[in-house]
Amino acid sequence: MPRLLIAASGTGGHLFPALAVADAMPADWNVSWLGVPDRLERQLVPSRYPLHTVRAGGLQGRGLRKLLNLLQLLQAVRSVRRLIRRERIAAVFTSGGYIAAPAILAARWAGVPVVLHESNAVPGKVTRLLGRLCSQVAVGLPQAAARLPRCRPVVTGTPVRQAFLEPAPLPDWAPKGSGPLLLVMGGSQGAVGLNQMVRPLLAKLTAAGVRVVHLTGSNDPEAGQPLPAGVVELPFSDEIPGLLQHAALAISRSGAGALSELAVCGTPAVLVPYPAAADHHQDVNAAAAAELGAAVIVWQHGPAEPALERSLWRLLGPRLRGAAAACDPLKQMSTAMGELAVRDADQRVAAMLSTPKG
Ligand SMILES: CC(=O)N[C@H]1[C@@H](OP(=O)(O)OP(=O)(O)OC[C@H]2O[C@@H](n3ccc(=O)[nH]c3=O)[C@H](O)[C@@H]2O)O[C@H](CO)[C@@H](O)[C@@H]1O
Repeated sequence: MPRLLIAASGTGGHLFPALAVADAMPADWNVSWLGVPDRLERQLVPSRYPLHTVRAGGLQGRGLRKLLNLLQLLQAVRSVRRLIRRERIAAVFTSGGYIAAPAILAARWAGVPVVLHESNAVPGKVTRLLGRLCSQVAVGLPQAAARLPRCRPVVTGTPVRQAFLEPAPLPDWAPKGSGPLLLVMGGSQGAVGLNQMVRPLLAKLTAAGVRVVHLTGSNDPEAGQPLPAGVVELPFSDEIPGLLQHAALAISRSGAGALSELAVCGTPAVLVPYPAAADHHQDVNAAAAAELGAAVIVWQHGPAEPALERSLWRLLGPRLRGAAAACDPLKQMSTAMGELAVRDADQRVAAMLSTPKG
C-alpha cells in the first residue's frame, strides 16, 4: 500500500484543502499527517489520520532570532527525513503553513516526490523560494501561475471539502423568515475589523427584513452583546456549506479557502480583504472574483464610514423590494461566482500525487 505524507498546518485555509485531497486519494493509498504542535491540526486531523508533529517556525526575525529559527528549521528537516524513511513514504503533499519548508526540503533530501499546492493569487514566501524544488506545483488561481514562471505550475483550483459539493440544509439555528440571508464571516480565526464594520448596520438590515448569521471568531471582545431579532451570532460554525448554499449574500474576508467555497456554492460576496495579509494577497484574491463580477470589494474601514452600508443596500435592495430577476444584481453575481468554481480540484491534485513525476 503506497504511503502519502500530508504536511499542512496552521489555519483552516491550509488544512481544509489538504483534508479534501486526503479524502480524494485512491483507496489503496495510506495517508498520514505532519503538522506542528498546538495548531488547528491537533483538533481537525487525529480523528481521521495519524498526526506526527515537529517544531517548525518561519524564518522571520533578525540576528540571533533568525539564527535560532534557521537551526530549528534544520532540526525539523532532519526529523521529517527520518519520518519519511521510517514510514516508507512514497510521496509528500503540502498546502503550506510553517511545516511546508521542512517537508519540501526533507522530501528532496530523501529522494521522494513532493507536490505543493498554493491557493492564494500571490504565492507565499515558501512557494516562491522552494517551489522549484518540488516535483510539481499546483495553484488555485491562474493569477498565481503567472507569478511562478519558473515552476511550471498547473492550475488545479483549490480543493474544497466534499460537504460543499452536495446539497446541505440550512442549519436549524439560523434565523427563520423569508427575507434574504446575509452570512458574515472572517477567516478561520474570525475578523474583528470586519465585525466592527458590520455591527452598526445590524438593526437597519434586520428592520428591512434581512436575516443575518454573524460568525465572529473567538477573539472578539464585543461578541455576546444583545442583538436585534433576526441576527444569530456565533464564534464559529462547522456548517458553512449549508450557510453558504442558502445565503443570498456573504460578507467575507478574501482568504483563498473562503473564496473557493463561495465559488462552488455560487454565493455572491462583498469581500473585505485582510489589510495586513502578506504581500496583500487577499486584495489580489478578491480581485480575481471582482473582475468576473462575482464580488464587490469594500476596503476595511471604520464603523462610521458608509462604504459597506451603501454596497449592501445596492446589492440587497432589489431583492428586498421583490424586483424581477433581471434587475437583481445578486442573481448575476451568483452566476459569475459559479465561473470561478472548480468542483474537482481535490481529484486533480490527488491524481498528481498518485501518479507523481520523479
Ligand atoms: C489572516 C490570514 O493571513 N489568513 C490566511 C489564511 O486564511 P484562513 O484560514 O483564515 O482563511 P481561508 O479563507 O483560507 O479559510 C477559512 C476556512 O475556515 C472555514 N470556517 C470559517 C469560519 C467558520 O466559522 N467556520 C469555518 O469552517 C471556512 O469554511 C474556510 O474553509 O490562509 C489562507 C490560505 O492560505 C489565506 O488566503 C488567508 O489570507
